[in-house]
Amino acid sequence: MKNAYLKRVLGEECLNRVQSSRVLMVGAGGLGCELLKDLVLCGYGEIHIVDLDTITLSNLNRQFLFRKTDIDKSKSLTVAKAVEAFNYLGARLVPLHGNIMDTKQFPLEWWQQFDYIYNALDNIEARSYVNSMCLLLKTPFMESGTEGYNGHVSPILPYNSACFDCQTHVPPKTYPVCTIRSTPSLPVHCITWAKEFLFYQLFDEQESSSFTDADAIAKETDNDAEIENLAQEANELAELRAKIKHSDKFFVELVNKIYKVDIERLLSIETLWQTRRPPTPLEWDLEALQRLETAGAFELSDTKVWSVDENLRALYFSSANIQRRLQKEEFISFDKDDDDTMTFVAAASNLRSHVFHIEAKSRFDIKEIAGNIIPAIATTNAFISGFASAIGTRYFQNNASLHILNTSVAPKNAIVSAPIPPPNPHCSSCSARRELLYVSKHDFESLTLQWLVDKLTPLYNEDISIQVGESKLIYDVDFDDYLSVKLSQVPDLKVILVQDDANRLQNLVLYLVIGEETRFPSVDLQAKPVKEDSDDDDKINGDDIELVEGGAADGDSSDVEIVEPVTKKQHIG
Ligand SMILES: Nc1ncnc2c1ncn2[C@@H]1O[C@H](COP(=O)(O)OP(=O)(O)OP(=O)(O)O)[C@@H](O)[C@H]1O
Ligand SMILES: [Zn+2]
Repeated sequence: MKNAYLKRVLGEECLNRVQSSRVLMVGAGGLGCELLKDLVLCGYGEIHIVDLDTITLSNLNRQFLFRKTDIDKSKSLTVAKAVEAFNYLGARLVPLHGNIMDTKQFPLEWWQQFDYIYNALDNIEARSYVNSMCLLLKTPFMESGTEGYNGHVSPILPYNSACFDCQTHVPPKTYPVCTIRSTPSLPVHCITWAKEFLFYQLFDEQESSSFTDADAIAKETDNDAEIENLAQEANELAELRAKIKHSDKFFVELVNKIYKVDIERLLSIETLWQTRRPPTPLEWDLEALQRLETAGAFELSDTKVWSVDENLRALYFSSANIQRRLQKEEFISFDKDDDDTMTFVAAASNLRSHVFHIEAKSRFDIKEIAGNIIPAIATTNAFISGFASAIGTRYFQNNASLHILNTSVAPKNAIVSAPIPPPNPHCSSCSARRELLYVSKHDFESLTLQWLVDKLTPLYNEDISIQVGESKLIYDVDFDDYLSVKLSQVPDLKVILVQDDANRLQNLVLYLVIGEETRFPSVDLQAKPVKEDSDDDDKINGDDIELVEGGAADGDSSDVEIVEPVTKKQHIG
């Protein structure tokens, strides 16, 4: 019997439930490959797999279901095929290539079919989106992630346990604009400049970034000369961008501007250099360019630190490639796995480092910093997906208690488990009331926003505001422009967030479903809890943490360190 062991481990009843379940796995990367293998071997009946990406060479070292011949193929379609080789228990696999946040491809009805959802994602936005759909549909799910040696597994039972948004997410480290644009002192400052300012301004979809934001700059410095200089620098780059497609002088003008003219202008702002070592403009001449042009194709080591000349050559060839590609592509975004964009950023940042007397870095090191990469470790992915599937499958056992788990596979670290924490009363996601709002096709075309406001205001007995999409205000007492607009014409009317101006009652999130008839949900809104000054609700209570197993190599338990629960960072993979 193929499932004899499973039956013994899970019990017959639980196994039956698992076998007749339909689950979703979101993400088929490092964690997803491991997890899908586990889910198939756990006996799940039907597994839907969603991923938006295709396979790259750099995935192959740990995403063991992919082969070299799979490069450029869809991750979800490829994993589904790969696990068929050991799909002894006959799971039905349904791969879907797409962005989980795409409401057209994955509408509400689609989400309703799942008994359980496994996240194997690498970014907060998508995780938070899955969280909000699970809250709406009260679908239990498993949130997990790894970062280097560390990982976490958090089963989430909507409204009964903390949701993904109950904990604050640590945003990625940011640097002051002036440090990046005027006074860098570390390699990471130059890398950030090359990737987030220079590359963005020259090649990406939109020219403006946080590093060109006048308000942000004004908050940081009152040095008028510096403010004016930063504006002039950015304007000149925009001019260069405008002629990029037809200029054969692009490279010369670029290098001359960013490493000479801009630097000379910065030097003229003497106050900047009273306590700092001033930069030295890059001296290079046309002969150097001719040398570059005749040099032809060349190989540069990924792990060796390039000389100034090598950096110039790398910048020359990568920018020429990007210029060529821009004849066909409208814009190019930075991608650490796109050789042209990675080489451009590596060379541009190293040349800036040279000008500011900062240590240069290898392309390999720059890739790690620019891609916000903490090297992914296959063993951690295997550990975490094993725990995620084992703990997630316990959900199908009656009365199974669920634990969150934080672990590290590094020597002398421990696996720490704790009961799932309760919802954070101040969490804006799970403290909100979520409801479906059914509107008939006819009403959608004929009713106006006024109708919705009239329906919603009595629920609060207060002035309300209504937002849609990513915090786009469509109504409040001082903004009634859309009131007479038909619902079908209000932009982004899909997920509707309602709040009272007095902030007394819980927020209401309405998911609009266009159907046969109009049905307004009956809602009784609760008061918002009063926020206390010292708020520890979003921390896991240390008393609850139970040491499950020590990882000390020498067996001496006094050497075991308890690992702090991993805080969620932007790029937990
Ligand atoms: N919104 C989304 N919809 C569907 N899939 C997503 C979404 N966001 C991320 N993913 C997928 O989640 C997976 C996360 O896997 P992983 O952390 O291993 O990332 P990766 O891109 O494969 O590797 P790396 O970032 O290290 O190169 C990726 O395959 C990615 O395409
Ligand atoms: Zn929450």
